[in-house]
Amino acid sequence: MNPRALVHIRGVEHTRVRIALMDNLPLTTMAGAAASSLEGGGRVVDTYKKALTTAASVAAYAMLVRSMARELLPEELRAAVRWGAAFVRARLGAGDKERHTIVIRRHLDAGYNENHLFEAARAYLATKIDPTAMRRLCLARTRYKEPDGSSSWSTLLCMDDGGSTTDTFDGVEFKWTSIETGGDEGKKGKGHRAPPRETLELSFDAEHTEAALERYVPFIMSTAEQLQRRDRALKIFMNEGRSWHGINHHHPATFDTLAMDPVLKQAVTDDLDRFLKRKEYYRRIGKAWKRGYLLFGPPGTGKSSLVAAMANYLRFNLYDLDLSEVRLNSALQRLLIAMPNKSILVIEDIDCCFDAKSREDRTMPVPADDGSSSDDDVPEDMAHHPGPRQQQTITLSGLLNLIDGLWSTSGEERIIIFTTNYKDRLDPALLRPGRMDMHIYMGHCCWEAFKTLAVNYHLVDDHALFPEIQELLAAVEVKVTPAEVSEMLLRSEDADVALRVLTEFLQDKRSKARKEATEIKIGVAEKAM
Ligand SMILES: Nc1ncnc2c1ncn2[C@@H]1O[C@H](COP(=O)(O)OP(=O)(O)OP(=O)(O)O)[C@@H](O)[C@H]1O
Repeated sequence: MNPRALVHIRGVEHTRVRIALMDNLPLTTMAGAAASSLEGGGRVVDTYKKALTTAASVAAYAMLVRSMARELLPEELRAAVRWGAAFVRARLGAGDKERHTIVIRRHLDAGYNENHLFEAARAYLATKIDPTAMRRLCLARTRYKEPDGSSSWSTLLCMDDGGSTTDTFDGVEFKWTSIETGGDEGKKGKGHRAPPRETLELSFDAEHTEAALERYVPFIMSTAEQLQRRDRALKIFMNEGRSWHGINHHHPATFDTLAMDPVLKQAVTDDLDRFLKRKEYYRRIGKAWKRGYLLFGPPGTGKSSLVAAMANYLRFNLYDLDLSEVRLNSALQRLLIAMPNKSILVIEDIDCCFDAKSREDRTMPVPADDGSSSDDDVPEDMAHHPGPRQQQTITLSGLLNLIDGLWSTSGEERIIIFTTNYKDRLDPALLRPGRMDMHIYMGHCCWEAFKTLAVNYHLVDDHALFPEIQELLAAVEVKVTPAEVSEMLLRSEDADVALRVLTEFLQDKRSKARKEATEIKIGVAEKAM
């Protein structure tokens, strides 16, 4: 066939021509080669045959080895070999990619100013290091400075010079290496040894630079902060004059030990969790990142215990504000400004802070002048006020406005808790929607709350007396606080004895309540006659 004759025929044939031409080409080439040298062509064929034979034998050997391995090697060993091969492939492949490295030095300059990112990275890596997989490790004791100037210590496992570890974040692999350089004699004078320069190197594929800087590094900072909060001793601060004085706070209450309705307990912890996550949300809606809780209920139902449980849960310090100690709005302002982020302001028995008379005009009674204030206390923006007498009052709305106003501009992530035994006595300004975000009723001891206390005090979650106790707690006449139940359970270390004491106490309460009710009925009937 003359190929040229077909080139100009319609589309389909045109395609066929191209295929035909392409098929034709090697044949022509081979034919040409054969014609030019028959001898040379024979050698090519021989080599070709040999190569084919060798390839066939290699393939046969490979299949043989593979089937023998399958028969003889255990699955674990074969998996390890597969993993090793994948690892080598990944390493070889990674070598093709451009890598970037972030160097985090321990000291920012020759003045040995600490680089906080170094400390944060070291604290973070301490949670990632597998001590069983590393031959050499360092143990370090680090001191954290608290916002109030005090310090707390923590012990960390760190990588030694040259040590490395990998961490996967958002599906990206980050490699950390610890490097020490220098530490030469004589740098800081005769006989002194300059400390080595410590650095942590973070390397990753160049394509993940944005993920490293925008997400991974901030994540490390926030995780390190959480770890620091977890390890530090909590404090409770009380106001004295115009400043706060703190002591360690070791209240053992946690949400696990708190006796309250489980649904309500869950709602509170969910609310706290949501609050912590909502930094961006508060910023977007233009509100101060704070949350207010009003705890109310009879004495001994666990309001203070709930405050302590919240502090332990969030790892926030408590600032217990005694309003009777504060003379002026400006002093209150200073106290509020001095509170750091991530802290809880508590004002207990808020109903008592504003007495009956002052509730009418909504002002705090003024304590005797102790000389702790001065004219400096009068803020400039209040200079137009008629006189110092007006200054010397703290109003509830003033307090609330200060909290709202100041906390919008000075700091974030703060909780405010008011407690009261008498919600009905509270100023409506406090109960208005939007003031306190969550109202939590701490009530009398219910069956679920009792079960928590039984586990707390005697590690019992079932007992022969439980059905009777459940029935007694459900009786409308029996109003018992968790504090009373706790006291009964503490009467003996023997669970049987303690539960018997509690049962008798509840029976006694019920009969007294029934007797009182009967007496009232008789009294009413006698009056009616
Ligand atoms: N809900 C509870 N869960 C666990 N323990 C509780 C609870 N309520 C009270 N208790 C026990 O009773 C003690 C007193 O309780 P707490 O001070 O928390 O009550 P309160 O409601 O704050 O009382 P008040 O109104 O008198 O300040 C606590 O130390 C604790 O041992």
